[in-house]
Amino acid sequence: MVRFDNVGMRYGTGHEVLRDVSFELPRGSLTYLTGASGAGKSSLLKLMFLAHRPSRGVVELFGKDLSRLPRTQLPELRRQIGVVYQDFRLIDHMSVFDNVALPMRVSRRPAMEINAHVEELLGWVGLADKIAATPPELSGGEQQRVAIARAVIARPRLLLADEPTGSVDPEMGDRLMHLFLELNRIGTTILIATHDVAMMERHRAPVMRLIRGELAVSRPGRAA
Ligand SMILES: Nc1ncnc2c1ncn2[C@@H]1O[C@H](COP(=O)(O)OP(=O)(O)OP(=O)(O)O)[C@@H](O)[C@H]1O
Repeated sequence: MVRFDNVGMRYGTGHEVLRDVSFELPRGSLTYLTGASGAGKSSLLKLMFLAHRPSRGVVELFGKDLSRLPRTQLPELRRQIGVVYQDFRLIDHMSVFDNVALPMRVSRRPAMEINAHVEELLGWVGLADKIAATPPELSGGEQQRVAIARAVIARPRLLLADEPTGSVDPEMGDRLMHLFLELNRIGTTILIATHDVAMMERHRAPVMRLIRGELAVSRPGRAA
């Protein structure tokens, strides 16, 4: 599903922030990515959602080597990836409903299906009463939940989540994890970048650890 082979990455002419990174995420797996602040977690996610190119090595997504992929095929590939950004990246002038509906509208799903799905999901993440609000009217934790709903609504093949429980209390964190586990159960491959040790203990899964841009040996675990 995802394969990195000796990947390096740098910003501009700076030093490499990722070095010799090799790993595979099997189809249908759930994996944590952890490491100290600045270790390179967000940078690694950027390579996976095609926001940045590696300076060396091979990145394969869905069995395709990204360096050989024509640019015209990138949008199609991106549509299969759900992303929860660390800074949410919601569209401020659009309502919560419209933000979450966006991926389904891009895939031209019928309006009735969109309405039903968006309402159900916003209920699940505890935002039924905020459906008409705009992001600037929400707290950080509420914005985070909108970002998660938007990332999962179209059932992506691959979900990349950067600190998805960073702004919510443990109870809501568990609820969001159950959402991820449910999505994982129906086939989505998931990578969650997090510092949340308690969360990783409560919901066990394999852990990849970055130390100053290099991947340490992973600790086996089991999704629960
Ligand atoms: N746009 C950028 N331009 C230049 N350097 C960057 C840029 N973004 C990140 N970096 C550098 O790359 C390194 C890795 O940063 P990254 O954001 O990937 O770490 P992280 O593990 O996600 O950290 P955090 O847990 O704080 O989010 C850091 O040294 C950072 O300063």
